[in-house]
Amino acid sequence: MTQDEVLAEFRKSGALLEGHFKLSSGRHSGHYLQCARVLMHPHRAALLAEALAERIPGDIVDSLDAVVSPAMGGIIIGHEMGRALHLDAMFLERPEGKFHLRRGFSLAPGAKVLMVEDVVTTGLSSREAIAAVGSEGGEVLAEVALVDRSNGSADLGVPFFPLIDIDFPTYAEGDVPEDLAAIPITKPGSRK
Ligand SMILES: O=P(O)(O)OC[C@H]1O[C@H](OP(=O)(O)OP(=O)(O)O)[C@H](O)[C@@H]1O
Ligand SMILES: O=C(O)c1cc(=O)[nH]c(=O)[nH]1
Ligand SMILES: [Mg+2]
Repeated sequence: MTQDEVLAEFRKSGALLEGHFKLSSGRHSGHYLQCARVLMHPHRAALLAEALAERIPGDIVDSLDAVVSPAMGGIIIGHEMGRALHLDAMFLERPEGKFHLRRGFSLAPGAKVLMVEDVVTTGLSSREAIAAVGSEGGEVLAEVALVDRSNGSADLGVPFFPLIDIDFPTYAEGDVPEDLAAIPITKPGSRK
């Protein structure tokens, strides 16, 4: 899929939101990609995962033992990546604030993992999730995401293969433009 074809899927599904959003990192933005709206169609979720799988170099794919994704946003696309790559898909949760595996999920010592995210903005959540896989005994070989909002600047410490890049500005708390600050704020994600 081309960047335009993927963006068309986001537009068609009403996933490209405008308003005033507080992002997971605490930064503000006038734009939000609500990936859950794109992924609510199982057929579309599967197509996007297949397109993502094609981005991953073959030597990495051949080495993978499992797919892991950070809840909530990563769960559906992670599951579809598991289907596309014929691998088990697990997810990390952070009910107490720190990502870890629950629900009986575990990684064999040294298991080679593909990290799957919906969106990367600052890369903070990805880095936390990658560290959590290390604590669980695995090793992340690479990450994929539907969207890279970092302008290519997020350093995840592993090779990163996003499906599309989108350059929507984000602002630090004290640096929000007046017209954006005037719009009531919402925080769509689940980080506390
Ligand atoms: O690169 P970052 O600056 O960390 O931002 C991206 C993260 O933010 C969102 O998750 P969020 O923490 O909002 O929770 P959610 O997955 O439950 O929606 C998104 O799903 C990524 O995990
Ligand atoms: O940075 C985020 O929290 C974020 C941005 C975005 O566009 N979509 C999303 O789900 N999370
Ligand atoms: Mg998330």
